Amino acid sequence: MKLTFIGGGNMAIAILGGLMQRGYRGQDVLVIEPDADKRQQLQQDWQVNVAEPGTAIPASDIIVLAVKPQQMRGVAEALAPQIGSALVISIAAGIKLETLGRWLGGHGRLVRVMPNTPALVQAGISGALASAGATDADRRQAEAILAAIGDVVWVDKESELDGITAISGSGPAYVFYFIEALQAAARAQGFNQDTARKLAYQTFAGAIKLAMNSSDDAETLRHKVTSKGGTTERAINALETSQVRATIIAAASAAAARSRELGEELGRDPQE
Ligand SMILES: NC(=O)C1=CN([C@@H]2O[C@H](COP(=O)(O)OP(=O)(O)OC[C@H]3O[C@@H](n4cnc5c(N)ncnc54)[C@H](O)[C@@H]3O)[C@@H](O)[C@H]2O)C=CC1
Ligand SMILES: O=C(O)[C@@H]1CCC=N1
Repeated sequence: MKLTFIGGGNMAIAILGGLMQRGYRGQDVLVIEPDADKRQQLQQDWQVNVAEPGTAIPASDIIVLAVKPQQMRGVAEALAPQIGSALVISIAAGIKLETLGRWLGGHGRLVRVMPNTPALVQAGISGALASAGATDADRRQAEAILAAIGDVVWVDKESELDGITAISGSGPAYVFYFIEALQAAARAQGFNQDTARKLAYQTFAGAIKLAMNSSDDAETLRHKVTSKGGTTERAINALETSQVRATIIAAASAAAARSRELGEELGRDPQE
């Protein structure tokens, strides 16, 4: 399968890294990327083909659009005459299928995907929405790529993809934020940087492994840590007093709203 990535930034690297570890061959991949250092790194790491924007795109089975949402219109309009029979996958936050199809000159075989960076270690989760013009074979091809880098959830509404963006697309950042905070807490207890990191990382890794291997839900597992009148109860009370749970829900809601807003803002026809 010939794959072309337009944009070789953080998310493209995460997807490519996951695919390479699953045995995809660098020689079957082309990455179009303006930054010479990134092109060199991509070539060095995975022996993929690289080229600058403006280079003619060779026949591809799948073209993955991995540029920022704000760059997508220019990229899609330049790509339109060269798509051929490729399936186009966009990973951009917010950009709707209808908008993308318009920018691509009416190309109808599209899948809008929201992946996340744990794709790099094949532990990603992606949301996917196929356009009305995508065939069953297109869905299977998109699924094959996404399954190589983690789990896939198919949805049938753009709004659900905005929700997935807010939960699992942006979600790794929320988790890293919590890890940073736990590390800072360990430092405040007097531990050095190395020990603070070890305590925070292994607590996360251990709790996730326990949760994923347990028939108990997260709330039950939390209660099993929380002794009546003990230390955890005091900490959870502090979290509740500060409305941390409500804040996390509000944060995800803000992310979903931004995804919708990007879709409206960037999808507007300049003539309107
Ligand atoms: N970073 C993340 O966790 C996730 C990002 N996304 C989406 O992935 C897309 C890319 O995001 P990141 O990788 O984080 O951004 P990034 O800035 O790391 O990568 C974008 C790349 O596109 C390149 N680029 C700019 N103009 C170009 C052009 N004309 N042709 C080809 N390449 C060009 C840039 O040099 C850059 O390397 C965005 O649309 C974002 O919404 C989706 C899910 C998660
Ligand atoms: O922050 C962003 O806009 C992108 C989409 C999801 C994760 N990163």
